[in-house]
Amino acid sequence: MPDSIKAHEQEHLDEVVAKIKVAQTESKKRIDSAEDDEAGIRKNFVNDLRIKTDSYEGILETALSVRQQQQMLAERQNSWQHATTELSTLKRLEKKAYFARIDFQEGAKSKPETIYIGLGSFSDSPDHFLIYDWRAPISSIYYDGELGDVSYQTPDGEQTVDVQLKRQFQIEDGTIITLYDTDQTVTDQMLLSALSEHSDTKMKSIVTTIQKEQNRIIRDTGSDLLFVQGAAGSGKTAAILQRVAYLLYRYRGHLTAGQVMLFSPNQLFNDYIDQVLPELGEHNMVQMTYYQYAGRRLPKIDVETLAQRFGETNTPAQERISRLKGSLEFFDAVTGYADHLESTDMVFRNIKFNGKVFIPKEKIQEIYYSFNRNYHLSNRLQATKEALIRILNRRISSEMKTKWVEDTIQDLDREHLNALYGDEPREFESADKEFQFLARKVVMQSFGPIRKAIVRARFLSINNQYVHMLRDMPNRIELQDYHISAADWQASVEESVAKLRDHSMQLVDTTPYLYLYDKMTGKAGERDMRYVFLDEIQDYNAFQLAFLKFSFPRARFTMLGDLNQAIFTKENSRTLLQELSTMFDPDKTKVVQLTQSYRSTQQVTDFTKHILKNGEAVTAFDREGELPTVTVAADEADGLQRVIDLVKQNDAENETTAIIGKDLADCRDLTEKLREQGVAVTLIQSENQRLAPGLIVVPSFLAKGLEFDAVIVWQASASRFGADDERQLLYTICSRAMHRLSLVAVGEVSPLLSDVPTDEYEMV
Ligand SMILES: Nc1ncnc2c1ncn2[C@@H]1O[C@H](COP(=O)(O)OP(=O)(O)OP(=O)(O)O)[C@@H](O)[C@H]1O
Repeated sequence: MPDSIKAHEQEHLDEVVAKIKVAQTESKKRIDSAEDDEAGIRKNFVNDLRIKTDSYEGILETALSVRQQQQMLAERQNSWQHATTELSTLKRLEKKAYFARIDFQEGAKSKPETIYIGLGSFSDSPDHFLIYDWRAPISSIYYDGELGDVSYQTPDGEQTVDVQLKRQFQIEDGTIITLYDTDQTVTDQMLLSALSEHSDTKMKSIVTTIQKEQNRIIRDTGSDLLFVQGAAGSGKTAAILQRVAYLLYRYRGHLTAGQVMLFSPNQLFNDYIDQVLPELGEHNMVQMTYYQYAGRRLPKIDVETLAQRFGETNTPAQERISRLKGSLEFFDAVTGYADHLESTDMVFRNIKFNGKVFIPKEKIQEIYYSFNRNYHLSNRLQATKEALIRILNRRISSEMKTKWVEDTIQDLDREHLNALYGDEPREFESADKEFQFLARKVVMQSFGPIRKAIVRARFLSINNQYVHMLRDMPNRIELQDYHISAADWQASVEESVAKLRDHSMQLVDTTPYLYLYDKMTGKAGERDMRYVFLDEIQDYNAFQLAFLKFSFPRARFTMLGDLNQAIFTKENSRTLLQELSTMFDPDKTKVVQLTQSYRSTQQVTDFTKHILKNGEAVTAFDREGELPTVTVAADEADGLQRVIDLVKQNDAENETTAIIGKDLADCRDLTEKLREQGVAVTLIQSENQRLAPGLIVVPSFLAKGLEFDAVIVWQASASRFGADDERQLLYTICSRAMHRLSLVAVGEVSPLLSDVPTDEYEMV
């Protein structure tokens, strides 16, 4: 590239930056004036108020005046907020105004145009854009096409333009470091330099190097279900985060970050990605793990944790039962069971008062089933509550005559009496009237908990109902189809009952339990949520997905996963896909496959993909690195020493290292021994812990979605990874490495490595 072009571009950049600075000054002025105005309004709030309380009109006028002042304050705050956001965008643009330039022509007759693309848009007059936001419709041609005719979507339909130049920039602090012209989508050169950076405890945005396939995910607006199958490190997570930023831009004014929800695999992952959207000038969406989502709704029950689930050793019969409970057929069966409660079998509890039955369950049942047949569960419940409140109100008068009320009133001290009188006038026609007044108050107060119990539907019994449903299931499902015997089912029901008594629950029961509860109480889901993202979909079961669809009835779903990394569901994840396809309208379902892995070097990707037997396609990105190493240590002490040597070597070369062990026990043991040897290390034990800089030890099931410069697999031995169904787990662990992968086995090395060609790793 001739120097004259660079000089010319630098000149253009300088002009743009100068205008950005002018705009910054303007925007600061607006912030100051909004602040002054606001302070002024607050100061004069009382002076400017017209307080008149002597007549109804006067009170109304005062209220209006307060309202006007509040409105003025809100307007100033709005304009303050707007100017502050604008200023922070301008500050970002000042340093790195744009990263690409496109020259194109809309038709043979129209004038050629030049646009620059950056992290936000910037114009010096209403229609004169100096920088286009990367999410603007026209910016799509930067990611999508090569030179020549390229189409892009606009709100009015498809447009085609003839692209004549694509230029990419690397700009730092207002200076162009490099620039290249390209005829490719996004040059390998730029991507390579982005990927060669070191890992961080925070993920970064990929806006300047989004790939064509990723762009399809980011800009999809038509699908109810967007399903992405992507190899490890193919940028699924990166793509959805930019997708959220895109949607917030595209639907600005109609969509807020609070209407977008991401279900992520663990809390560490939430921590890892929480800077990407703020970096793009957007608020973070709602982020939760499924466990948190379910657990939040069951505060009195200990829901099984990830570590417990991972450590579960189930008998084959329990496995089959878990498979059934996670299926779509089970979801349909629960729906059917809930529907039949409209006519029979709802379980009720007595409403009690002072330890005695106040409204017996038989009475409640009679009321509940007395309504017209076309009453569904929700209006049936509502009508029952109303009827029970009426009974309660009628009982007030009779209760007022009871002895305990009289005794209570006689024993009242001054303080309690005052509280009962409240602000009401204390003049009564007679002592009897006064007694009536107090008696009513006393009774209503003591009936408070009953009222609450009615309103909160405590007369229903979700635990008993759930157990009743489990017992009824053999009438609704052919257990033989799942190779489950009646005795096995019976045993599993007893196990669930025992757990419920103990206030605990397996994860596999949680969702059917919540679903049944929602059906019983007529909950219709959160209608406000518009986009729901599920990462690591292979670890969900079909029941959970159907439940989420039910819980967010107006949301569009984006589901991302990698069947190769199904560490919990293993082979079942394939049936999940089939079940998923029946849940959404096929015309509104889009499937995108990402096969290129960006995270790791070619050597690491090639090695890891050979661990899989019939894995989904994975293509390595052409980035050179060293071969993975496999170390076989004679005993644990020797293995520990090898690990320490590897850590030292990584430290010397500034590679952040994660040591990944199979389970928590192995990780604890290793951490202790490393500390005894003076190695500083953080052990990650639970999904709620924070990611720390420096050396970490993390169990496999918490490493999902994360990445590190260097990974040391601890105990890549036959004793830990012996069975064929551990392949996906070993693959998931190894694919966390960006540049360097070292496996340390004690004793015999895992047989799962036997298919890896010997020239793809080094024995050391
Ligand atoms: N277009 C891109 N430009 C630059 N970096 C990219 C791009 N796509 C992905 N990456 C980088 O590749 C790495 C892997 O991406 P990401 O974590 O999104 O993959 P993933 O598919 O979610 O992986 P996994 O399923 O293994 O968790 C990240 O460091 C990400 O920043």
